[in-house]
Amino acid sequence: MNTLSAKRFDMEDIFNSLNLGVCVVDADSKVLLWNNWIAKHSDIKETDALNRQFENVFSESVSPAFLTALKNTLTHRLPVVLSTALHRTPLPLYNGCEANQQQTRMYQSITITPIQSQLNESCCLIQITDSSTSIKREKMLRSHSEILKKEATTDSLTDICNRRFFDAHYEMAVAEAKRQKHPLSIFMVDIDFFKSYNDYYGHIAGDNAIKQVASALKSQLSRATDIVARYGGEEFVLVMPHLPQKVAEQFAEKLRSAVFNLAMPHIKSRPFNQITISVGLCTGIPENDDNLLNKADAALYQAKLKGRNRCICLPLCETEEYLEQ
Ligand SMILES: Nc1nc2c(ncn2[C@@H]2O[C@H](COP(=O)(O)OP(=O)(O)OP(=O)(O)O)[C@@H](O)[C@H]2O)c(=O)[nH]1
Repeated sequence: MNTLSAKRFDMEDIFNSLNLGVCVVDADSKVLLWNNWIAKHSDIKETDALNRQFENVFSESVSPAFLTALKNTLTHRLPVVLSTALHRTPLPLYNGCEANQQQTRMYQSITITPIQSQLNESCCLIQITDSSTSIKREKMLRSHSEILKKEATTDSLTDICNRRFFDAHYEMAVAEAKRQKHPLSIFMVDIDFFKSYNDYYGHIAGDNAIKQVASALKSQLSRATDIVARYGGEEFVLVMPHLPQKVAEQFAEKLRSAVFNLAMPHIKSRPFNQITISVGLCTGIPENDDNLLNKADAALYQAKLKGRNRCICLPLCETEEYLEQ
């Protein structure tokens, strides 16, 4: 440092005005320097800290990781930076030590550096900064990004997965089923005569019906690998790996009856006078160019043609003639 400039300032004043904790300990870890910042955040005056062993200054215990780092620096003369991810609050320092403020333990970033005194003693400089704000900001950013991620993959009306999520998930599920040679079942679900429902009951009631159907479908799922997504307006799709064909067919029927059992009036839907769904299912072990989604959609079309409120299953290995029946 330029001596002339240094002489213009009272170094002790600067030391005590720093917005970080500064402490120097000797080779026996006895405190030689203790600035105002640490005094303020530990509520321990300089006079009560000086000449005492660092770990005995505090009424609460100091983290073992800190003490090991200090010992290592004193012994091996190597600087240490304590990881803030692993050691968030090594020292009992608090924000809000002032009267009427609620005390919260401060998140700290700590570096320990070997230094030499003018009397040639081996000492350690401990520097502490308050990382509470950056950790809080990091937590906030993480939770914002989780909210954004959820919003980007969730359908806002029904709170089930959206089309974007389905598209990505479907690709992965098919690739996985091909690789592992296990069956994959795709269920396409469509609410019957929904245009007339909207026309008769109104769009808000229509939205509510879509929500209830989505929730009935979702309530049938129990495995983490199964998903239900809103595919389009009143159309849904379910992706379920590992189901034998018979079980997949029974599950399609379970979906149909779950919605039927809601018993939601729909006087324009004949002959049941209530909301029903049609289900198209395609199941099998996909190979090469097999397109389960197209076949599930073709099965749904057949279910509509055959009178609605029913499930049609097209196994993946069926021939094209079967589709045209
Ligand atoms: N309320 C509401 N209606 C929607 C929404 N998305 C799509 N729809 C309506 O759903 C109806 C779908 O009608 P169609 O595709 O003609 O089919 P449908 O009347 O259900 O007849 P089938 O499928 O053959 O039984 C249309 O009237 C759309 O406006 C939505 O988010 N909310």
